[in-house]
Amino acid sequence: MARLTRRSQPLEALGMVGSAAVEMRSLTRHFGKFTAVDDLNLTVQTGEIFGLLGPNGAGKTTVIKILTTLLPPSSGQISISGLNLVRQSALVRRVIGYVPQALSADGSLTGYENLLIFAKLYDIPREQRKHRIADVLELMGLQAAAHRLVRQYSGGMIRKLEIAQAILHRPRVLFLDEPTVGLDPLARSQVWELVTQLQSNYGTTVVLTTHFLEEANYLCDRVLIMHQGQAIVTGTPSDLKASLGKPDATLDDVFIQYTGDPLMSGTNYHETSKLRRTTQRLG
Ligand SMILES: Nc1ncnc2c1ncn2[C@@H]1O[C@H](COP(=O)(O)OP(=O)(O)OP(=O)(O)O)[C@@H](O)[C@H]1O
Repeated sequence: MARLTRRSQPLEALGMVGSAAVEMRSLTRHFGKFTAVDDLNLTVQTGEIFGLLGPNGAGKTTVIKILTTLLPPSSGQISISGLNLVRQSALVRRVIGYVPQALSADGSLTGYENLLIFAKLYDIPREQRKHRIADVLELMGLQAAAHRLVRQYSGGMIRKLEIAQAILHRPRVLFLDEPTVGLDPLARSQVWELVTQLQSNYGTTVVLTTHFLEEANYLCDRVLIMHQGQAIVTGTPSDLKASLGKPDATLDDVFIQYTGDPLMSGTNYHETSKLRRTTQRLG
């Protein structure tokens, strides 16, 4: 009888049915003496769109890098879809998708060629590749541009291609790091629409980082407000606003109330140049 190897195990067999998409207990990450993430506790339920909200430097990217197995935690217990992040990292990588802030598509290749590389990386069987690629191209509305070089794409098209790459293997949990930084308002709302579709049509859990209040408000079922590496408060955007007890409260008011700072303060030289680089890259 053929032995079922980890590789050949169907995706549905991985993890535990009914477990939370993300479970973290006392997650801490130090860089030398500096604590970037400090004793974070969080549960993201399956099917949620969950936002890590905070200013630059709050620790959001560090959390995402840990959850996507790119950076080891200093301490804490974390599971993704019931899989232990540290002990079962190879399996975790099979059930997640990740769109980083940095460019993950090759401009010198066509959209189709980029997707083919990801299909091979994800071990999608050869006979299924064409069909899977056609599916994600259609979902992202990129069919007509599939055979054009990515360097000719607009910023919004590149971001859609990057999301297409990240969902090719039908991940259960999709991590998006600042998905709309550098995009114009039209491209931004298209990305929001796609993320909502992934949730409603495929039940995908989405964990995203953002420092745009409008994005958190529009997209997220729940948010965690982070400040200086710490979890400040978790809730639905409307509950958090209602908790202030004043009509017309905004998420910015919530942020000020809980942290003492406005969300958009603290933009320094490093952050400004990073934002400009992203904007330039995405056209
Ligand atoms: N490899 C590293 N070495 C040292 N310090 C780091 C490293 N990575 C991140 N940090 C620091 O940890 C803190 C949190 O950074 P992180 O990138 O997680 O913040 P963020 O909330 O995602 O902000 P941004 O949107 O700018 O990425 C920052 O002060 C950052 O300088």
